[in-house]
Amino acid sequence: MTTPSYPNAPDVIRSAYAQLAVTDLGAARWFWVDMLGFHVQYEDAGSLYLRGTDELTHHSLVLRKAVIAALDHIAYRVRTPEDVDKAEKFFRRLGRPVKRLKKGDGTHGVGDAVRVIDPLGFPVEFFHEIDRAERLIQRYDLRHGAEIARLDHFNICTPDIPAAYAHYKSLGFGCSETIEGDEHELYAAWMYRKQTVHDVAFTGGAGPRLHHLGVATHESHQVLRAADIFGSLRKEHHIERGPGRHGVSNAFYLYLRDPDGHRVEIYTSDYYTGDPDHETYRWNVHDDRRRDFWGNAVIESWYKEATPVLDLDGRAQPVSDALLDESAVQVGADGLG
Ligand SMILES: O=S(=O)(O)c1ccc(O)c(O)c1
Ligand SMILES: [Ca+2]
Ligand SMILES: [Fe+2]
Repeated sequence: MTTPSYPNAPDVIRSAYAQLAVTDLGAARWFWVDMLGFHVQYEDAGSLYLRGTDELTHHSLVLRKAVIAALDHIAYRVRTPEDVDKAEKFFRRLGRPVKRLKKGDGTHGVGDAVRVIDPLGFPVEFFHEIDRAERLIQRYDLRHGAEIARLDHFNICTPDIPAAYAHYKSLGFGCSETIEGDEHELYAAWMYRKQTVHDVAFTGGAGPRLHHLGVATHESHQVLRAADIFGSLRKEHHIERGPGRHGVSNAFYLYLRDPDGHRVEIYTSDYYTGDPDHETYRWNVHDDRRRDFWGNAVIESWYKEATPVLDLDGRAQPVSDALLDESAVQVGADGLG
């Protein structure tokens, strides 16, 4: 193991789970379990704990019944229990709000953890200990709906992309791809710890808000089948953007909105980024293949709508407007601005 270039940063392994507040748990169960194919690992009166077919830890998505739809927190798994301590020190040193949660105080199935409001205003948890779950990888009999395999990434709306890039760089994240202006002003970035295109990506916009959760399937036919099933059930209004092929990441994608408007991307077939000298691939904001490789338009709602985030006391956080607005950049296919 090479010596980490960010010695004070916790050793983040991957984007691990998100906790969403939803207003109707039954409707959310229909969307995330029946339609997307998540498995219910645990449920209680007010919450559902879900995981994809490939996932061996307790959950990658928690849905909590609440009065308003919001993001409770995103969570990264760190390599050792000591990295939870390092995360606490890292954010205390930044003067950020920090809450230490002993096993049993926080999310069911998760052990000792620390929750912070990061410099971008997001509620973020760092944990190591999480309960194991039964291996479902070859339980083809239990696969259903879009057959989601695993959580792949978080996409966050934030007004200052360079600040977001700097923060995640200081946490030891690599940068796989960017969208830049003619003077290299940064419009968007994709950053990773696991050896794929991203664990987190930044969409320029009023923030802090959650733009979407990216969940992975193994095959593009599962992405297409999901779109067909929504169509068959006359639930096509849940389809927001796609199916299509991304320029950035090269993934095949479909964006959906859940009953509360939370955005989820079904995503498959990006690429390996694990070599130490992996280079960032840079797109120009005027290249209308960047977001859809076939040049199909990015609709307005995709740029403008996102989920509010809560603070550590469960209050919705105020947002500030974007410094750069990609949707205002007149690009042929988008036809926006
Ligand atoms: O639309 S983009 O090609 O920029 C894109 C690439 C990867 C993603 O996960 C995403 O949400 C969006
Ligand atoms: Ca639609
Ligand atoms: Fe995404």
